[in-house]
Amino acid sequence: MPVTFVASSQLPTQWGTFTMHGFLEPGTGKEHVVLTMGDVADGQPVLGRLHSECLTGDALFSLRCDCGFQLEAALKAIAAEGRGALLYLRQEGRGIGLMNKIRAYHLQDNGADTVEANVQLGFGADQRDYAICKPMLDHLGITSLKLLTNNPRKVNALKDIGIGVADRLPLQFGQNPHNSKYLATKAGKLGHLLGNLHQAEVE
Ligand SMILES: Nc1nc2c(ncn2[C@@H]2O[C@H](COP(=O)(O)OP(=O)(O)OP(=O)(O)O)[C@@H](O)[C@H]2O)c(=O)[nH]1
Ligand SMILES: [Zn+2]
Repeated sequence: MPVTFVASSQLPTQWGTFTMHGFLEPGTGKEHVVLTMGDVADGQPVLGRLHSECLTGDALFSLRCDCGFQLEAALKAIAAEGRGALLYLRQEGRGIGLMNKIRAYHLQDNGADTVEANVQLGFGADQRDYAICKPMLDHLGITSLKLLTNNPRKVNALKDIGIGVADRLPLQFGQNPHNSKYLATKAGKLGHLLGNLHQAEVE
């Protein structure tokens, strides 16, 4: 899957200053972003996160999911370690896009769970493809990750594209009454490893 590196710049945040790398996927026009901190090209496993875009959670403070809380926790964890990479992947709605995610939310408002809603709309439960990560990681010199995720499919997908996964670090944040069914469905139908849903496992 071709991806073109465009430019890098500094990105100061409340947790520290990251370097922001922009990548363009010419086939789709999607613009992906990677935030790095420290030397990630030294061959040692890099604390990393593959974060799938969620406009509602990441930017609009939604409590329907856990995405915004995970995004903040991952950036904090990378800043605390002083080294790491967060790939912000434009895979809104597990790959179905924002408008279809809103359609899915409408079905969920009427009782469907997150998987049933996707299926009712004619989509797979999860349409994400992580092959897009390979050229970005190659560009950055990252060969192995300590991956912040509860999703074992991300671990397998990285291994499939030749990226080592030295460790999987749980990232459980943001449980609330509005996302309890969503989290239960992730654990029950999508294979996410969600142990104690109340426990924050990354300091
Ligand atoms: N189709 C659909 N997508 C959703 C829904 N809720 C969140 N998403 C999208 O799901 C993606 C995040 O995936 P999750 O299943 O929450 O988590 P994950 O990325 O698989 O796993 P973690 O690495 O543990 O966060 C984002 O792209 C969200 O926009 C929903 O109800 N329907
Ligand atoms: Zn979300």
